Amino acid sequence: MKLTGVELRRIEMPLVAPFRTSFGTQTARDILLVRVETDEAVGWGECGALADPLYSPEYVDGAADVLRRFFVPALAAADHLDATAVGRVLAPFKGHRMAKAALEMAVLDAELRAQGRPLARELGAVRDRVPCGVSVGIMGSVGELLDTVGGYLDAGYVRIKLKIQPGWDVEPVRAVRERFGDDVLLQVDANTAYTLADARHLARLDPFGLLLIEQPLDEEDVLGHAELAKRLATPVCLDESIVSAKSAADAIALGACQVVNIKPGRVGGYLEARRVHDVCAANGVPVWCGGMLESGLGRAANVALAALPGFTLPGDTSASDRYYRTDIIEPFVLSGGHLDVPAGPGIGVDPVPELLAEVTTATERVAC
Ligand SMILES: CSCC[C@@H](NC(=O)CCC(=O)O)C(=O)O
Ligand SMILES: [Mg+2]
Repeated sequence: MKLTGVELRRIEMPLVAPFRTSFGTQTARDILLVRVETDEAVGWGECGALADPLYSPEYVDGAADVLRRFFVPALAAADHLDATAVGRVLAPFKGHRMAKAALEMAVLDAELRAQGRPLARELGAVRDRVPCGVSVGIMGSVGELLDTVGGYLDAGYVRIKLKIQPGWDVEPVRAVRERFGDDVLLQVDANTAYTLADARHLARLDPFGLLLIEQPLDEEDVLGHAELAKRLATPVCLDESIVSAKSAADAIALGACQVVNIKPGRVGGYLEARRVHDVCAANGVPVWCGGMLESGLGRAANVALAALPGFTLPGDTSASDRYYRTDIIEPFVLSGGHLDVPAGPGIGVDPVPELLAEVTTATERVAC
């Protein structure tokens, strides 16, 4: 393939309700899309970076800048273009994994569309539908939380994840258990809000039979997670700490995690996400697919990834309407607690032009 053009597009997607985590509250998503044009096909990528560098060091304006000034020109100068070339060409640049992932996703989508191959098959999917969990934000009251959780369970979600932070952890978990019983698959996500000094407090979650506690400590505190894991009965899952297959192998070897949340953007792309999956599978560590409130484009690729054999836990691959009144693609609709894996070439979905236009706030072509 030859790169003939790249478009960076920003879309503003209002959320159906505020989504509060330990690091802030989202009311809309400012998403960067990458559209790659080649001599054989067009491909779409989505960057998971948030507007502010609060989940990770990346933020959407920075991702657009590094793509515009460094990544797209480097790729345009390459003498061979395919998805594996993207990682190789961008390797000299440090960090910016979500920006790299968006460009790789677009090239991978174009390459697979040209070949007529679905992404799921390319990655090694073994399922044609995946069970879906849902991430529930911090709420103003336990009553509001219980109403929200009840609504998601009625909708068919097979797993509930509660965002927690100091002052909002044991009580909401206890309330959900008391209201909905011990059989509901339940986990929590702290987004690095605790320290090892909170170990005794976090052990108060152990009686509730949680699937896991996600990223309780700072993303760089791998040894702290290993020490915490010794003091908790609840399995420790890492998210922000896992930025590559190598970091996953190291964290597992140190006993820092018993479960891994795989987010393709956080690790630099879907090809690296498969390598993280493979490392975890080789170590008997279950994985699940995390989310960054993606539009239907990123959601489609995540659902394909979630169909790989090692994804044995429901992911944050919720239906489109969990976050958006209107998606930019034909929406993903939950059926029996599952989403169907797209079967078309590439990511298997396309933006609906008029819906995309409605949410577009900026487009720019990057010289190739
Ligand atoms: C705005 S919070 C994004 C990161 C967060 N993501 C979720 O909680 C799931 C979001 C989703 O369902 O896409 C996580 O740390 O796992
Ligand atoms: Mg998380």
